[in-house]
Amino acid sequence: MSLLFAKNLNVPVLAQEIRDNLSNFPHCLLLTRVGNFYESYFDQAVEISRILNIKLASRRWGGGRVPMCGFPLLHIDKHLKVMVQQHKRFVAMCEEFPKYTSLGDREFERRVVRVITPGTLIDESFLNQYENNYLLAVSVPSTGGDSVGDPTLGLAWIDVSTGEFYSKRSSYEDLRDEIVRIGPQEIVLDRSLETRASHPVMETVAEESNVVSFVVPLHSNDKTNNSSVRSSSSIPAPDEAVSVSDAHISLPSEANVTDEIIIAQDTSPSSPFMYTAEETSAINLLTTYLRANLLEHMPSLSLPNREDAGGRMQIDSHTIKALEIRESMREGGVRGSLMSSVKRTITTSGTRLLARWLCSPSTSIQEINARQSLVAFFYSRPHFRADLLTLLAKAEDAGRIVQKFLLGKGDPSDMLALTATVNIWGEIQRRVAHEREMQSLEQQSFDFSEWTSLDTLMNRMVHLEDLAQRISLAVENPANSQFDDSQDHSSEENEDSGDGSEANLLRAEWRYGRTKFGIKIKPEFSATLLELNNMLKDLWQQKAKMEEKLQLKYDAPSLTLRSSPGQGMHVHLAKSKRDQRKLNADSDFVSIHETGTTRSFFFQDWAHLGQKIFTTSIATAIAEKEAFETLRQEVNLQAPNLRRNARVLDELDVTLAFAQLATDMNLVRPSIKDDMTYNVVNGRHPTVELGLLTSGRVFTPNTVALTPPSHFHVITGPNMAGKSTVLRQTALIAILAQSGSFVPADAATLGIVDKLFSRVGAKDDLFHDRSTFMVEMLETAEILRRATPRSLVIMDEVGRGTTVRDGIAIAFATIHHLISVNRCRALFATHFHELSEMLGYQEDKPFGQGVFENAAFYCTTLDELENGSFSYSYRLRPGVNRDSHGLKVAQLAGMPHQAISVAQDVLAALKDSKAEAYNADDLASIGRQLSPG
Ligand SMILES: Nc1ncnc2c1ncn2[C@@H]1O[C@H](COP(=O)(O)OP(=O)(O)OP(=O)(O)O)[C@@H](O)[C@H]1O
Repeated sequence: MSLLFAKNLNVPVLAQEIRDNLSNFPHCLLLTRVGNFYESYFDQAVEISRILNIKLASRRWGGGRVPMCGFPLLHIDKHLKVMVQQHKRFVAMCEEFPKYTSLGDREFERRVVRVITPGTLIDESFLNQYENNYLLAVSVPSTGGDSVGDPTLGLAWIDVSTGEFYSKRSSYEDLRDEIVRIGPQEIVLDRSLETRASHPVMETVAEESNVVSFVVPLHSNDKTNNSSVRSSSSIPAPDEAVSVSDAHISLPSEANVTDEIIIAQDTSPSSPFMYTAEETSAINLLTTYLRANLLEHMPSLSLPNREDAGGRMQIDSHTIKALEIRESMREGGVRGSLMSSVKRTITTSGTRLLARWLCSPSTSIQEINARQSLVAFFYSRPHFRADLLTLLAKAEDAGRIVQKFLLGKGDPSDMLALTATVNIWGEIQRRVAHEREMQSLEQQSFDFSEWTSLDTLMNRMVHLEDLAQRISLAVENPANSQFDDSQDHSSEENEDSGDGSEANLLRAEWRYGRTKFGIKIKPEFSATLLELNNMLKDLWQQKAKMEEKLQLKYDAPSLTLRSSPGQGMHVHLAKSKRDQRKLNADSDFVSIHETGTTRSFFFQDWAHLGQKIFTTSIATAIAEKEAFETLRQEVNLQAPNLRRNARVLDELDVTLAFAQLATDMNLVRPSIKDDMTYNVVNGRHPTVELGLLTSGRVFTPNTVALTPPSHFHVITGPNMAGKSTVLRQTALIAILAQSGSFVPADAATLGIVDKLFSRVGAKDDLFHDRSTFMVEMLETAEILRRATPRSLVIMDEVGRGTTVRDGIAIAFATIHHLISVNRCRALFATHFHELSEMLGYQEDKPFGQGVFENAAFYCTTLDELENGSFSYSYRLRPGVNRDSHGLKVAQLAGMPHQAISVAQDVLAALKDSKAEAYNADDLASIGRQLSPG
């Protein structure tokens, strides 16, 4: 029975199934598999055809016509990308499964096997392998009613495609920063928040994420309405209550819990007893949501790694965006970001780790030093580095492959890729051991301490060669052996015979993997497989002999033994006189089919033998599939160790990349201190420097020493003269240093920065009803509330968005607060040179006075040449520059000459009348003088 035929027979059933699924998954677009197509019906067909730009058709059902659309299976990823990633829609995938009635008829059972949401992507081809795809759950302590209560929150986030799973305790105050740092594709909240739009978590989440889902956690007693909601729609919640410990989470091995090494720590060791109640409920929310969506693809999860709140530099949400750490603000993509300038990693997972380190640098001196030592170690060994990079380039994304297996996915090619990767890990370990041995032989005074960081890193690796060997002994690699499928040829015909038995479908599925990837399980893998393969070989030999014997006996060289869907096992020969003569006369051959040139006969002996070949082939295919499942289980059992090694290799990749970066960009190793120093000699902005290089220009380095007594710098100077650049580079250097990288400078000594804040380049946020000035003030307020003496703050032109008078007042108050209350290291760039007087600056005394004695004054300048042209020096010098030269920038920007000339007249008149004091009469007089006509 063909699939199409079966479908037509079941029209009412299919329609009912679709209706049921639409009502069970009302928040989803439903795709129903029908044969080789995914189809959509009823009103959703109209929507889907519009979103995907595919043809809208209709079909007759139940006496009327219903809209429908569909596309071939092959196009599923392309269309999912549009629906899930572009349109942020959820897609319920309803697959069909054959089942057999007692009468042997094949029917289809259809069920939704997974709901695909932006945060629960598994192995879709459109996933960006270089970035994590996180789903974040935020749990709020239950207070009952509308009160907000305890500000402690729990966070749990997972990348389902890689299995990277974290948790941490947080607070309302830090939530926005956490969301921006983690960058989730989707956020899950407790259902009880859905109607509390003014709850601080709801407000923050609504601003930072456009996909928010609500779920009833499994431990909740409230199961009166067991639906979870995305925006205004809902998904079914499982009806059993489970706690974290039984929500498909497997405990890590003993080694996993205790054997973390300092360089590895972007998380702290986890054990089930270390999670706070808030984290536990976030984990519960997350797993509930995953189960409701991954359904049949729900993997076993390891316990999340706990992020240590104290061990990471907190970078506030504006700063991650404004400093363009992950993506550039102008272009939106990676281009022009810090990430794009410093990325030298060569593996996808290494690149993901680099992004995590840059967005959450360490505050542990020990950890930073360990990373830097490794960078220094590789920096001074370019050949060794090159060898390791060559090996690393061959490794696959093992974490992702392991996760695929845990999700019940993955094919033999993944198995081979994993094996190859494990072998490469072994090669890397051997290469490291070799280098160590060579150096100890070469140098009499071999310095073991130089090797400490690398030894520590490599010692974290688990030996998995046995697993690799087992897989390579089991799975035949097409690269090593020519896969000979020729003997299977006629059984392939059998497969096409339309026999819809489960075994045959299974075999077809397995054959698909084999032919697609040219891979099969070696017979030696198990006694059963060996026996079946030998049987098959013997049967094929019997067939060849039978064919040869018949050809000779009937003097019929064209005679072949075949099978086909229409004729079953048959003898096939050409209609030539010679070939037909003897055989026609033999009653053992019953003619069953004839064309102009050929004839087919039924022949009992071949029917028997052919049937045996057929059933043995199927048994072999089933055994191969079982063998593959056994291997998959073995891989799954080793998942924690595989992940552990993959993580070590990621760290190796990032540190090798930092060493390469240090070479490429001429970086130096910063010295890290446990104090409030910030002393960077001739620092550079890595991204601006790179941008200038492409146009053949040279970056002017600047020294910033935010060291007592002057930990607060006021920077003035003309427009476009490099004030913002020096501010940003100051922050970026701290980020790079605490990530473990060397920094763009001649020398650097840095005291650990606990929190990094910026107020630079604000835009308005009209969507949230905030003007540019309001955004500026919100950001400023947050800094003043949160900066500690160990923080680093950069502020650019605070107060510019309002009147000069109010602006100066706000700018002064901000400085006052930063110096007297926050007492943090800060750079404050401004065009309000009046502030310098207010802070007590005098030409001969470059520091402030009184409470402002920690303030120092620096400026950038503009050199005017005799021919009327000018150039920026970009070099910071002590002092205050009172001239913004704004008109020059206006001129450069192409402002009409006439307008420039009016502006010049205004400036001249202001100077003459000393109207800077804003005498209304003087200003009115200037306006009259310059009025048109
Ligand atoms: N140190 C430097 N060396 C070379 N070029 C630089 C340097 N600093 C900045 N520039 C160049 O000058 C441009 C403007 O710099 P920046 O935005 O830092 O100026 P600004 O003083 O903050 O200007 P404004 O006051 O108008 O905001 C940069 O985009 C870069 O091309």
